Amino acid sequence: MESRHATAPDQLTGMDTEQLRRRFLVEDLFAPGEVRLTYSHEDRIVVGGSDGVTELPCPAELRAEFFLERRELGVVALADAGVVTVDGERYELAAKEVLYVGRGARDVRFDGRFYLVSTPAHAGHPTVKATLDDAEPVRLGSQDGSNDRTIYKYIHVKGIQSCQLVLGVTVLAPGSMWNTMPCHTHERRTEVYFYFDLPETDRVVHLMGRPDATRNLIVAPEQAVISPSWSVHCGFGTRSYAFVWAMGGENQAYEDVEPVAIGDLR
Ligand SMILES: O=C(O)C(=O)C[C@H](O)C(=O)CO
Ligand SMILES: [Zn+2]
Repeated sequence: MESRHATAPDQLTGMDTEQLRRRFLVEDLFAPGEVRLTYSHEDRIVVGGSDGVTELPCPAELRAEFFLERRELGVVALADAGVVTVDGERYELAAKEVLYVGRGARDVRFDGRFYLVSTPAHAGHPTVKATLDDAEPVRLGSQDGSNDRTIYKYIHVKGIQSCQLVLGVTVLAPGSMWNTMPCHTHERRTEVYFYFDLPETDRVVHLMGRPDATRNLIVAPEQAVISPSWSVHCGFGTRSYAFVWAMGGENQAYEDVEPVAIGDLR
């Protein structure tokens, strides 16, 4: 498992492109027959990818008997006909469907292509599968603003119950390129965006950093960006796309954000 240390905002000053990418961009999430994991010290979020027939390992860094001994897990299917088996119980997932796996599950196996997000957990919640319809879609933005998009909230206060993980999928309408604009920070949570559903040759230009000192990361499909609590997180694609957003931290209140006016961005 790769490990990333937490970053203070003043450390961004003077970082070159490679340094920024090494800190905040998670590039190699997938390898055939493997579960690849990256541990961020920002709210101790672990992100990962699973491709093919695999099982969830328990990296030595967790000092645990099994991965979910003190953690919970969100699993997002990236292709149809995925199967996740949790302690012998089989869950079939279509693309963009989600499985929440609660603390205490010992044996988690995958068959398919999945994005994984895990946060520390203090209690066990039931393992639950949800479809796009279960996620109560909310349409936001406009064609005019090139940000017509649908937000599917899966794991949140009024949806699948968890200890701290909050997770959803946002799908941009064809012709819409901007996500999360106007943007925000949320001092009480870390967030990770994982971009997918865009062709291999396309990219998302992701903006991060303090609102008055933004930086950009050029993100390829199926890569993730870690946003510390002080960082904006938004972007525009060279084509429409979808992304998984996932948060961990002090609270689970989706609305608890510091909005940033477009005119205040630098
Ligand atoms: O398109 C959007 O706007 C989002 O999906 C925003 C994320 O849900 C988010 O940043 C939550 O804090
Ligand atoms: Zn956010």
